[in-house]
Amino acid sequence: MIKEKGILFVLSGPSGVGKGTVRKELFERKNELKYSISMTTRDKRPGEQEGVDYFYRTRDEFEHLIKQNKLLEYAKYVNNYYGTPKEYVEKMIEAGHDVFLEIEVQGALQVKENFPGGVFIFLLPPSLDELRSRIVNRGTESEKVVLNRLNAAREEIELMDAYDYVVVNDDIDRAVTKVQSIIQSEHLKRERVAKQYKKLLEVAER
Ligand SMILES: Nc1ncnc2c1ncn2[C@@H]1O[C@H](COP(=O)(O)OP(=O)(O)OP(=O)(O)O)[C@@H](O)[C@H]1O
Ligand SMILES: Nc1nc2c(ncn2[C@@H]2O[C@H](COP(=O)(O)O)[C@@H](O)[C@H]2O)c(=O)[nH]1
Repeated sequence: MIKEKGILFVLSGPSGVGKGTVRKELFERKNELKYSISMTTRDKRPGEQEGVDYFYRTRDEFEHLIKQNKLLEYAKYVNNYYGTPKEYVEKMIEAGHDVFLEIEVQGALQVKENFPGGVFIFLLPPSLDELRSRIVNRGTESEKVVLNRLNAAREEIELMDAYDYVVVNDDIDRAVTKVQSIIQSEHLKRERVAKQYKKLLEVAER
């Protein structure tokens, strides 16, 4: 009997599109997903906690982890490093758990190279004006950082064709329900493939 591995789901998209909001709402709803907590060198925002929102590391510590090949992917995003600890993801997938990553676009494309069996979901804003309002109204970034993130967003949106699914985040509830449907349909797809594979093995053994 072959042990079923978990599925890696990657939610990505430009800053301010609502990835964190969609992920939090998804995890409020019943699910079996394991969330991979990222590492970053950026400063903690008010209310954020070590080991809940991120693992906060110095630049030297982060660069040491890169050298030791401890990250599944990493990216320098608007002057800070962000990365996914490799060991947690690999252990969970091997143990049959689905893992959920919420990361920016450069990192998601690296995961796609290293983990082609993953499922890649791009969250798209209804418009660039709406994206700007969301980042500005969130009030967590300086004017300069907002501009840098919006410039990055234009380039990131051009890469959405590399993803398996595109979900427009016009309404949070609707976007989360779409992500849930994607997760469900990927499971059904894999169950179907596993059944077909089992049948083929039975025929081959006759
Ligand atoms: N569908 C939506 N409609 C209106 N506002 C939204 C929607 N989704 C998210 N927001 C708001 O947009 C802002 C940015 O959302 P959020 O922080 O989740 O984005 P993000 O993609 O995780 O950003 P970052 O990549 O910078 O961490 C928040 O203030 C959030 O409340
Ligand atoms: N490539 C990665 N990107 C990540 C990771 N964790 C978070 N992120 C993304 O970075 C930006 C900025 O995040 P913020 O918390 O400073 O607003 C955002 O798009 C996150 O999704 C990661 O491990 N790897």
